[in-house]
Amino acid sequence: MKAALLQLNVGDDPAANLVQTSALLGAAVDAGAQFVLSPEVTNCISTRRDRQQEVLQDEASDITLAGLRAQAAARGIWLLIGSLAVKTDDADGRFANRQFLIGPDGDIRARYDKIHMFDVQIGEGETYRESAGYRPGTRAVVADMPGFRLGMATCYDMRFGHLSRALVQAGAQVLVYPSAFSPVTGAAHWHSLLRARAIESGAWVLAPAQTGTHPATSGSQRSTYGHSLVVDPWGDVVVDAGAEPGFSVFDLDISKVTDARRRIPALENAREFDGP
Ligand SMILES: O=C(O)CNC(=O)[C@H](CS)NC(=O)CCC(=O)C(=O)O
Repeated sequence: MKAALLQLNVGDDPAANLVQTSALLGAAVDAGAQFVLSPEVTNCISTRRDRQQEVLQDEASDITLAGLRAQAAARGIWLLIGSLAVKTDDADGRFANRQFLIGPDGDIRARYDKIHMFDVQIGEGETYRESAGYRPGTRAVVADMPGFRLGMATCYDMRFGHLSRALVQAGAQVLVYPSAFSPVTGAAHWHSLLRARAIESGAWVLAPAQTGTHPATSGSQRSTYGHSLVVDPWGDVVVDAGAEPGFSVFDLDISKVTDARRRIPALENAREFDGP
């Protein structure tokens, strides 16, 4: 199956972001992609909670979800929306950071709410507290596509190897990590973490990413690392999209999962143990 990662530079205006995403999606499909993946928070990046409250909706009214579902149906493709920030019934008014798998009929086939919240102090004044704005998910999700099973995880989730292990033990052959990674931690950890997840799992790792300095009509601008990555089940980097927005088409060959797991049967060799 031919697949494509979209690398986006979204701002805090969902309508403008949808125009950007739609154009790249169309170009990727024209280039032959039957499965397209977009990054974390495809609908909006903002450092301001009040701006998010103003421009974002719940799932039923989200313009990005409606627009992209219609395009998936019109073009007959599978679409993984890396995530949307959507309003929930959370008592504290927090959003969900929710992935959607859309089928070629435009129907929602699976949803996943990001489990691990990026609550960190990287240093030099750079602090993130994702759990202030987002309600974490509590359930790991796999979903079936034609010929393979997808394991869904988002961005910071890639640092928690027991989540990817649970997904591959549930049959996942393709792990997705749509992201909006910080530039500092991206330079330090991005490639190593994603290659490790692919190698220890014998699985494809697909990580569409946000990139660059994100335009903001209000509040401070945020920057992300880019470098959307495809790692094959042996750990080789097949796509590194660099810093510019765009799309990258690649061949998602599931037989490579079987090959990698035959050479290193780590899933079969795994053992239960006592202690420490
Ligand atoms: O804030 C939003 O609107 C959406 N959420 C994100 O962009 C999240 C939390 S700030 N980003 C990450 O998890 C980056 C993780 C990362 O950079 C690392 O693990 O090093």
